[in-house]
Amino acid sequence: MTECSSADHSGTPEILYIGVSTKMYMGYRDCLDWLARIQHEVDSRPALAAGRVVPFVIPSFPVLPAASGVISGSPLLLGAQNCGWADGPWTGEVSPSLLAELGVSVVEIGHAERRRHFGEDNTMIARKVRAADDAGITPLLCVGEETRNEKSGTGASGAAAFVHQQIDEAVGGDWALASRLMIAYEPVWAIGATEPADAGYVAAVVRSLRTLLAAHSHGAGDALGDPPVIYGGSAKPGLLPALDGVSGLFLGRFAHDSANFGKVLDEALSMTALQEALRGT
Ligand SMILES: O=C(CO)COP(=O)(O)O
Repeated sequence: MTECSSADHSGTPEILYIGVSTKMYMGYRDCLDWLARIQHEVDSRPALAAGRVVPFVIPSFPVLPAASGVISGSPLLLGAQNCGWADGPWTGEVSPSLLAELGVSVVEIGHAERRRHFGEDNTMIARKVRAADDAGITPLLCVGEETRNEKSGTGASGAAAFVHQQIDEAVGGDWALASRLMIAYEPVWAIGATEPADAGYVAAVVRSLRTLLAAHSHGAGDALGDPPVIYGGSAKPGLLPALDGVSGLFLGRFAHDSANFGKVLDEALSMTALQEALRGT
């Protein structure tokens, strides 16, 4: 999933992605009711049809077939929270090919909660990334440093180097594959917190990460686009406009209230409209 260009005069990337994972917070009925409210937020913003702001929802596996029907024909993309890496004798896993059949176009891989509670390591994550890509699904690779160090001098560049290493291992050094990812930068310490990471810090990490990623595209003769990098971790309305150069938000708890999702969509639409006005397009 490649951005058309990294940033322009205003610093806003060409396309902004606004997504939400329900994790395991909602039951089946509750999730479908919530999804109908999210769908309403999307339907009531016809400007989304232009495709400069791309919304996506990631419910639990059992909700996916019904969700696929609910959002059909709308700009809302459907995602899954995890995937296996092969068809066959893998009890309890769900293959990317099955997810693709259900209309899933994005799959989270390597979320901090899966790394921490389910022992997902970089080898497993690399297999999942490859399998999802082979099935035509965009891997939403979740990366982020474990501990809070934004105040130290090397905080942002150190975090970017760590995240770059996570991405390198997830794609096995295949930077063409990396250009087809969406990256969710989620500092582990900011997930489930009361407030997101400091906006200036996030912007600095993403800027530094983009520089590291750009070195690979240049090595390939500029043939590769940079993947979008969105931010997650206690994200809420008011944050995105402060995140210069970041490609969107990955929301959690604060989008359980669908009105907040709508507010963030409005912020993203305003940012892309401002960018167009600045460019005179
Ligand atoms: O992990 C997240 C999104 O995947 C963020 O969750 P919270 O916004 O609830 O911290």
